[in-house]
Amino acid sequence: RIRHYKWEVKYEYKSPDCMKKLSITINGRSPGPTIIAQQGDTIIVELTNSLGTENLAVHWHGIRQIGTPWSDGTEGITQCPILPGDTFTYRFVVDRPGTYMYHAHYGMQKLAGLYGSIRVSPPDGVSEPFFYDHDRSLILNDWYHKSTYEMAAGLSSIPFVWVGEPQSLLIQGRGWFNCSLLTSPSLEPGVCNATNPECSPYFLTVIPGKTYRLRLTSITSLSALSFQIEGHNMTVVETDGHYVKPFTVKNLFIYSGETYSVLVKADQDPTRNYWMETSVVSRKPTTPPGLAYLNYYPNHPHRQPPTSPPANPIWNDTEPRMNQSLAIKAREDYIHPPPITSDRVIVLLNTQNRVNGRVRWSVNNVSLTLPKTPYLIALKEARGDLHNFFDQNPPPERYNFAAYDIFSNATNHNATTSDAIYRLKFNTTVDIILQNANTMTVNNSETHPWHLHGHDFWVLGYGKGKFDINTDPARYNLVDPIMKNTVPVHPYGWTALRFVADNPGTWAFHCHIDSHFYMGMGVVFEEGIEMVGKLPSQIMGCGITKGFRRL
Ligand SMILES: O=C1O[C@H]([C@@H](O)CO)C(O)=C1O
Repeated sequence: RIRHYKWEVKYEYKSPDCMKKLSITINGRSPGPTIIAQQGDTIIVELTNSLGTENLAVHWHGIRQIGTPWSDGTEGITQCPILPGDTFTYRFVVDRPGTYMYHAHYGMQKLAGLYGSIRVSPPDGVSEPFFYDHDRSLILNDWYHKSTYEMAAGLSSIPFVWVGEPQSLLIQGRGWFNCSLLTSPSLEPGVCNATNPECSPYFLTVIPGKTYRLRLTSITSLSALSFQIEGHNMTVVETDGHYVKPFTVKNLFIYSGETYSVLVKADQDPTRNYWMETSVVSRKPTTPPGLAYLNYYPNHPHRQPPTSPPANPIWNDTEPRMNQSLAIKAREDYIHPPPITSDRVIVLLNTQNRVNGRVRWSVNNVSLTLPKTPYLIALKEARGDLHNFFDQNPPPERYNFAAYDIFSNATNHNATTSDAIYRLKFNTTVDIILQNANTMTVNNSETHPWHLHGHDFWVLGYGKGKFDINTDPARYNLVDPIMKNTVPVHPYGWTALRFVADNPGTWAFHCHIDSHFYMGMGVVFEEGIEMVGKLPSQIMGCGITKGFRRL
């Protein structure tokens, strides 16, 4: 089946947390429409850029784009940006059931509100391995009052201006900012209006006794989150399109770019409503928790629960977060065993550095910049010397690993920027070890959710401290590892992944925190470029392909 959408993307004033802000909407909405499809369907999105003066690209996060690498929507990697006034058609197949998302992938645009859910059901006659009565999607997000431009400009300024913590957390596009905190007399009246219906709490109505599949997606720009529903347990059954060996939690930790399906039974006192709550973990929060109502039918959906919102996990306690990561395994009967050995091991040391006076994030001491001509186009279309398009020296497979002290603040001031990429031999098995370290601040290491485009990977293991290449691989889970597309790297810890380079194209692999990717925290892989079909001319128009699009 073909599912055809026509979306117009533009700026509009919205008040998702009671504070009026220019937001990016799709057909007037943020979050945008949910794509509901069935395995094997073709999705066609005709996307018109009505932003006026701003470029655009949209990524379909978790969809592998097999055979359609040009529809991945990563500006600078798989396409030129969509210019204001232009219409770009994304066309791809959703080839697996599960919970996915879409969001802008141009500069730091995602944090202005261009995001939404994708929900893919199994083919007719195939059932999910768990039971539920109703299926609902909930997107968790953090929200800033500053503009994307102000934030991006600060990050690339000398002196550096950090984006800071978000002003509020949104549940399905709604949050609540305390307007009385605004003291500026210059604000026009009504800019912050606590009674605006746009920021009345989101409610999810449930029928007593029924079981709900909640598809939780985090699309935050910065925050790692905990999510809970007062008085209710949640059984985790799916993540990033893969069935999980069920386990039950009170709080679910969820990182930007991840999705989880949890089963929740409406089995509590039905005469009242309950809090749904999300809070910041991993960074010292100044952002109040985001709140919504679990509304037991037939109570009034706006009736506030009679209790106070429940307490949240302690923000800097990494132990329960590491334990949740370790608990996620593939469900019996749905295990895809990984290859037992790999052909190549790339150890990626993540550090914060200063490069030419600017604060950057580096991977093996190299901070990613994107070329003028997107890699996919350069590799397919460049006649002559590729050196003219991007750095041909391969980025390092390891950086000073034996000697590097991950616990002391980063002193490697000789970091560089580069647009070089890792070229992978087609169909080989690649291991990636993501190693976290101290930032440039003493006694500080952050959580980084890393997202791989074009593939799912097996999560082989997590560890604390420095990865030991002699002993840690022996502890890898090769029996029932989960497959995912986004995975956290915990503070001062490491995460080991394995994937098969079997999808011809060029694929980003990066920290899903907007400002960190903007500051260079990512790498790019290429495999099987010679097998990529003829590129659609609509992805062109920049770099060497200036003017191509009109031909
Ligand atoms: O990239 C970052 O910069 C700041 C801080 O390290 C320097 O101000 C921060 O918290 C980040 O995550």
